[in-house]
Amino acid sequence: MKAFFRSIWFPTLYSNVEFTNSSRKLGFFYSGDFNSVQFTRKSASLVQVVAPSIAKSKLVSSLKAIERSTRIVCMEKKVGGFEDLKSEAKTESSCVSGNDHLVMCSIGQSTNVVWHESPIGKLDRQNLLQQKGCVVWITGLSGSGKSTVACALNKALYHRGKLAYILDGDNLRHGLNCDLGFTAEDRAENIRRVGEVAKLFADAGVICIASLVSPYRRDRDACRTLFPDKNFIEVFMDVPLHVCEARDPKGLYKLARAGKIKGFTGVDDPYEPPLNCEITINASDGNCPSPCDMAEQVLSVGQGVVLQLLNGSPVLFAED
Ligand SMILES: Nc1ncnc2c1ncn2[C@@H]1O[C@H](COP(=O)(O)OS(=O)(=O)O)[C@@H](OP(=O)(O)O)[C@H]1O
Ligand SMILES: Nc1ncnc2c1ncn2[C@@H]1O[C@H](COP(=O)(O)OP(=O)(O)O)[C@@H](O)[C@H]1O
Repeated sequence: MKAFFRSIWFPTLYSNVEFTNSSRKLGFFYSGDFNSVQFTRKSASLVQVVAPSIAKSKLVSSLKAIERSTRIVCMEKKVGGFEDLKSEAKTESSCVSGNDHLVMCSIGQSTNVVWHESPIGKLDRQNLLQQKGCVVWITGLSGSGKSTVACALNKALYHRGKLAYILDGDNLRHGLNCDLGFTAEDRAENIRRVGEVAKLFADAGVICIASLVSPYRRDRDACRTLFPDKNFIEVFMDVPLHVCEARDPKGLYKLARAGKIKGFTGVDDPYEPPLNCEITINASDGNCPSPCDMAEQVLSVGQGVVLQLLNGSPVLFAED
C-alpha cells in the first residue's frame, strides 16, 4: 500500500495532485474529492515507477476500499510521542467537513497509515469480561517488591474472577525490549513501549499490571497521558534504598557497588518518586506489609473508586 501510493502514476491520473517537499509530513491527504488530493513525500528517492495499467487497477480498487470506509481518522505525530492517538485523530478529522473523508498521514516513520475501527469495541469487551480495562502501574527501586505485589494482585484479582495480566520490566527485556539498555533514553523508550502495550491490554478490557522501575517521572507521566479516562493507577513502592539493598535478591546492588554494573538505579542512577500517585505502599520504617496485604491495599483503593465511577475516577471493576 505504501509503495502503491508513492508511485508516480498518481498525478498522471488526477491532475490536481500537489507535491510538497516537506520531510516532516510523509503521508498524503485525501479529502473525499479527487480534485483535492494532496500527496506529500519525503524525498524524490521514494518515488517508484509502475506500469499505468497495473497502477490504474490498483488505484481504483484501493480508492474504492477507501471510499467504503465510513469513519476514518488520522493524525500526524512526532516520533516517540505519547499523545492519545484517537483523541488527536478526532481533532484532525473534525477539521475536515463531511462524513466520508479520509485523511492519511504519517506517524513517526509510519507513512500513509489510517486508523481502522473494529465493530467490537472496548465497551463490548468489558461487558463480556464484566470488568474495566485499566492499568495498575507499579514503580519503585529494584528489590522494592514490585513483582511481588504484581503477583499478589494478579492472584487476588483471579480469585475474584477478574482477568489481569502482568507486564514485568525484567520479563519484557527478554523479548519485546531486548534491544534496550539502561540509559535514560533507553529507559524512556522501554516505558513508552510498555505504556503502549498496557494501553492495548486496557483496551482489550484486561486489568494490566505493569511492574517496572520506571525511574523518571516524565516517562511515567507520559504513560499516564495515554489514559485520558483516568484508568491509570500509579502505585509507588516507597521502600528505602537500604532495605532494597539488604534484600538484593539478584545480587545486583552488590555488583553495582563494586562498579561492575554502571548506571544502577539508586546507586549511580536517579530514581524520581511520584508526586501525585494514587497509591503508596509504605515501608519507610523497613516494616513492609505482607504481599497479600499490599495487594489488598491496592484492591481496596480500586474498589473504593468503583463508587466514584460517575466522577470518572480510575476503576478496576465494572461491578462487584
Ligand atoms: N542499571 C540498572 N538499573 C536498574 N535495574 C537494572 C539495571 N540493570 C539491570 N537491571 C535489572 O533490570 C530490571 C529493571 O528493568 P525495567 O525495565 O523495569 O527498568 S526501567 O523501568 O527501564 O528503568 C531490574 O529488575 P527489578 O529488580 O525487578 O526491578 C533489575 O533486575
Ligand atoms: N512485603 C515484603 N516483605 C518482605 N520481603 C519482600 C516483600 N516484598 C518483596 N519482598 C522480597 O524482596 C525481594 C524483592 O522483591 P521483588 O518483588 O522481586 O522486587 P522488585 O520486583 O521490585 O525487584 C524478594 O526477595 C522478595 O521476596
